[in-house]
Amino acid sequence: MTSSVLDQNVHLATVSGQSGGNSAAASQASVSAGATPEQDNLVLIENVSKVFPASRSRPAVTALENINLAVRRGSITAIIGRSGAGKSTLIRLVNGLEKATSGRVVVNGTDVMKLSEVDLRNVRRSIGMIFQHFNLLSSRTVFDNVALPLEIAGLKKQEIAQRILPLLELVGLADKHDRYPAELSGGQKQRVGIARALATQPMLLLSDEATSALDPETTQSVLELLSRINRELGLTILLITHEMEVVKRIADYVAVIDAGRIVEQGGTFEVFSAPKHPTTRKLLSGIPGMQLPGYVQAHLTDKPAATSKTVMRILFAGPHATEPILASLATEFGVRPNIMGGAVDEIAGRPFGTLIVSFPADEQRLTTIRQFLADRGLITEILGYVA
Ligand SMILES: Nc1ncnc2c1ncn2[C@@H]1O[C@H](COP(=O)(O)OP(=O)(O)OP(=O)(O)O)[C@@H](O)[C@H]1O
Repeated sequence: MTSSVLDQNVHLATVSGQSGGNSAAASQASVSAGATPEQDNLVLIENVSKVFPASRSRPAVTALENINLAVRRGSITAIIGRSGAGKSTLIRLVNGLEKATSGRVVVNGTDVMKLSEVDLRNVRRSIGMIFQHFNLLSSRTVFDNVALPLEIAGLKKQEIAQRILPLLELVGLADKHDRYPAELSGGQKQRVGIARALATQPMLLLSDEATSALDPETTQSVLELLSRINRELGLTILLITHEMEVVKRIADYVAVIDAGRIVEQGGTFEVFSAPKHPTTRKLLSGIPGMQLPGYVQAHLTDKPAATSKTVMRILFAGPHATEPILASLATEFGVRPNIMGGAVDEIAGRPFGTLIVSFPADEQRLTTIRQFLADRGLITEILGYVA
């Protein structure tokens, strides 16, 4: 980053409340034609594997296998996966806390695996991190917690104060500067964590389950803050989480990791609106409209019988979300579908709806109907058959 985060923070404070638009779009716009992958992406993980060697008490563990992941500059990118999938190991490779067994981990054009301990420390200083349990020092005030990384970096008292006051303004804690962590709510503690992570003016913010310990309302306000920091400071954020709501609300891109491998990745909207891999589907089963209602599930079969009805999920995305599609099916095909479930939602800021319908149709007719819907930009999926 050429201008300092502090300068940008001051700017942020003055323009507070102004919307900056879609960060992914901004990131795309800033990517020049013909740019190298290193210029486009702040983090590049190429063919990375990580094996924890065997010890006397346990065999070797392959935590990551042939991972390829690019984190676009200015984006919010999320890594999701079940417990033990390898998320923490992956994020620890980025700040050099773990070394890959093979492959390349490039941060801002530098292969961190090739750095000396001293150079690695400098790279780490350019990466902020926030944690699930905040990791604040209980004996230090809010101000002194945020000041800690700057004290370690050897800044003078006055410089530290000049940097921290706008940061506390930014996270909405200026009036709490002399409070101790025990006097703060969970959300306020995480705001201190965010201010501390930003103190060294990082180019990348790593977030390790930062909202997992917070209630939904507080989660929402912390996510809004992260989103604003991303949008208005242009700070790239790489987060790991098991909370799909978090990804849905703020991530531009998502990678799904399962047993040490990335099984699906892409734009959040694309992956969440039409998940392909069984692991992604399972992770997303709590998202409205993704799961079949219990009464449908109980009667669903894989193969059609003579009188059975086809159960189909229709995904409505973007401009097609508001089309009167059921009326079209009736007029075009004489089909009057039963509605068995559905939901309207927003993913990465874009409207998205699902409708589960059933209707009688032979294979040929079904193909025609699906083509009709596909021509209108709708994605269909046959879930099974009911009597
Ligand atoms: N230092 C280590 N030594 C040996 N095995 C390890 C070590 N760290 C992680 N592992 C193993 O690597 C695999 C991936 O662990 P990791 O912590 O990255 O998963 P995770 O997706 O972050 O899980 P969680 O969501 O539960 O934190 C697991 O099988 C874990 O037991």
